[in-house]
Amino acid sequence: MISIEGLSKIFTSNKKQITAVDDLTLAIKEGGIFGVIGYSGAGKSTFVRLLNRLEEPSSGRVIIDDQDITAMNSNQLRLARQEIGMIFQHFNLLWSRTVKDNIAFPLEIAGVPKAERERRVRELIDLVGLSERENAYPSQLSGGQKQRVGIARALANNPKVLLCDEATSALDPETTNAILDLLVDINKKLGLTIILITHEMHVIRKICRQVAVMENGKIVEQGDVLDVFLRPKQQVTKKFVEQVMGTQDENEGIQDLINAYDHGKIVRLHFIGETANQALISQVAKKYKVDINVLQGKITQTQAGAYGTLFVQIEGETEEMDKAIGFITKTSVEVEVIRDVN
Ligand SMILES: Nc1ncnc2c1ncn2[C@@H]1O[C@H](COP(=O)(O)OP(=O)(O)OP(=O)(O)O)[C@@H](O)[C@H]1O
Repeated sequence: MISIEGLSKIFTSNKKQITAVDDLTLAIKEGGIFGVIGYSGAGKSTFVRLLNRLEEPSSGRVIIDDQDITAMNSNQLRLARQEIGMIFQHFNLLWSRTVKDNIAFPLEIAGVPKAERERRVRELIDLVGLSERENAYPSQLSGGQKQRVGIARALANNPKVLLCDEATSALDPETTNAILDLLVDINKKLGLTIILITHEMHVIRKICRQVAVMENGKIVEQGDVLDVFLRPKQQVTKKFVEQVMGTQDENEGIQDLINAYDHGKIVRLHFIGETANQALISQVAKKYKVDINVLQGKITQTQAGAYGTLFVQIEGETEEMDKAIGFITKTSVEVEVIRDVN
């Protein structure tokens, strides 16, 4: 749905040239939540602002829904922008307007008649969960509520695309989660395509299906979130995965486990994203005469299911233990017996 071809942005400051976005080519599917992650200065903000031409590209093309955004004159662009909503880290609300009037603002600009505007504003206030606060001013709202206003305003004209520029970076972790849940909800209900940029892997893990990693203005790695979690290739990507999973000093840990637990089998279970397997441990314990002792591990949830590693000790008759392991092997959880005492 969104096709980005050879997109570049070069800034000139103090006679020096900075290539913020460097010959970037990318295709983004319709209806998903696409994340772009990178450290400060990687070029994420510039990239997202090029998509609706808040920044003018130095070269390259942006095609959204078969429309060449980069070839449009200012009138065409004004109309096209109604189809591309945007939310910001610092909300960018109008401080002299109430919640209701902030949300009505883009409708006024689009020339929507008053009665229709009021109906739409009520609908949006319900959608983002601000029913009690419609007459409040931004200064009377919490950060999360301000971002809800930002989201409602961005959705006012029924855009096909929602751009999120570090939309949760100014919020505490709990509020971040609530806003991310709202974005997932909106994506499902309205089917619009969401592109978000962030420097937090937690945000990607929680709501994105696809991710691109940016460094020095380029995309250095991209793919399904789960694949990137499982097999990060670039150093920068590995660091982002560690934000969520911690460092992998596994080998040292395994030897400690083998030394400490001298009965039964010690098994490594690698969960790779099937939600259907989340009750695996209890299923196995019910089905076979084995005891399962969880020793260590870390599982995290992604939009494609659970991902992570769990070390367990399985005890019981040899035949039952083998059957239990045989059962796990048939699921999508990868099994590796790392110590077999029998
Ligand atoms: N208007 C501008 N003029 C000159 N240089 C700019 C301008 N905007 C961005 N840059 C430079 O372009 C590079 C990319 O900046 P950008 O803000 O896109 O990165 P970012 O990944 O979004 O980082 P951050 O999260 O810190 O904003 C940086 O080196 C930045 O200094």
